[in-house]
Amino acid sequence: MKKPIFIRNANQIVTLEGSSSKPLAGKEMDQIQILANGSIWIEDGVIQFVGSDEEAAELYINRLQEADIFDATGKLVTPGLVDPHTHLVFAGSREKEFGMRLQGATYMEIMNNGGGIHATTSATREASHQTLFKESRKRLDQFLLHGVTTIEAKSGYGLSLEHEIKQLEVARKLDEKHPIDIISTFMGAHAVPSEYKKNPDDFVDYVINEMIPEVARLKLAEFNDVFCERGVFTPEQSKRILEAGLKHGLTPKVHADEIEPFEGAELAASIGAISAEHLLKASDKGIKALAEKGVIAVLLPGTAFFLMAESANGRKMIDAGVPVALSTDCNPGSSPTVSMPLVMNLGCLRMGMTPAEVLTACTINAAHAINRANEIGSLEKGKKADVTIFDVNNYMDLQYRYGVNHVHSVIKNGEVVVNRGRLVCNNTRTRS
Ligand SMILES: N=CN[C@@H](CCC(=O)O)C(=O)O
Ligand SMILES: [Zn+2]
Repeated sequence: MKKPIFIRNANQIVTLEGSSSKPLAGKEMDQIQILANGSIWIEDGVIQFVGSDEEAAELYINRLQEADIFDATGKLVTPGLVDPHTHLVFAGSREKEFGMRLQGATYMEIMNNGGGIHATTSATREASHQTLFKESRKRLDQFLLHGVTTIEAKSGYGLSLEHEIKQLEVARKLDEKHPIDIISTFMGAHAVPSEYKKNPDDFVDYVINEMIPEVARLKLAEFNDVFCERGVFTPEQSKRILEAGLKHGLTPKVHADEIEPFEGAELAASIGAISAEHLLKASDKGIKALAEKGVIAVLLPGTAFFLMAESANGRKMIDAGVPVALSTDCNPGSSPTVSMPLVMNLGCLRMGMTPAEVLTACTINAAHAINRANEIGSLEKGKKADVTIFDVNNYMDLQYRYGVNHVHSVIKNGEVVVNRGRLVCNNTRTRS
């Protein structure tokens, strides 16, 4: 039995309560509930109470001795952060390409010349399960230190059945061994591998007829994502792949309108995707379609920053009624970061979002984007005890002191896994 944890007297608790059934959209994203001098009682991995410290002390008066008491005076408490778009499992790194981009080469030029996703695919194909596990586990530890308690992880650096399965199996093993929960997305349609360069439609058929059925049979993923972009997969090819996934129970997601407007948002809306991701170049028509269908826009301001591109217009999307979530897009090419706090800062500074909107986007809306809002993303009775404690006074301060990791502690599933900025997972499984 885990000891109860009693978080006491936080200066602010941002609860995000009451939004588990539907993502927050429009003005709702800015209207976050804030509890002053609040406390949380956690037991059996679950939140039992969120409210005033006086009420908590009265309610649990006979049990204070048995609890681990956490004094959160002067601190900010939020739901554990949720990152709904990562490419966690990969081998190698691409800092040389970073240097090339600094000299003026573009992301797509590098990819079309055999680098980019292709370079990471070669490295990932060559890597063993063990190497991929170890390299990805390091990143997971860093995510945890930045306050993240659940992430989505996409495959897409295997691009053959064997290697896509290898990536997804590694993600599954990491989910079992590491405190962070991992929700898997199949992304066999991340790029057309070089062996299919001359016949991309044959690769689409291979994804549809061989990869999707097998990934679904092995229950290795819940979602199916496609890089719908000029020079990668057309909207028609993307639609076929997403429809095939739906037949096998995989919920669609779309990498949409990242480099050029390509009707990716429109496709996401028409196919009933849970989310459209990137959207730097989404058209007004596409944004309207997302709002009408309630498709979540997963925006990645770290990617725009790192690619030296203009960010997606988060402000415009929220004003149009689109539910917005934020994510790192952690990957070796366009966003090698694990920092949701930095992504939040960029959401404010580069996408015109308010500090309250970015908190909504990194918690409950992010949980909706991976179909987990019934169990995580807000602090309320009955939800999983995933909590992040920041060493700042209030939620505005968190965005104001930008570029710094203010995470003090993290509680995952009712256990302290980060304390005073250090990993304290009591299993050695998270250490390399
Ligand atoms: N844009 C496509 N996929 C990834 C990047 C993958 C890579 O460059 O390795 C993204 O979401 O940014
Ligand atoms: Zn991505």
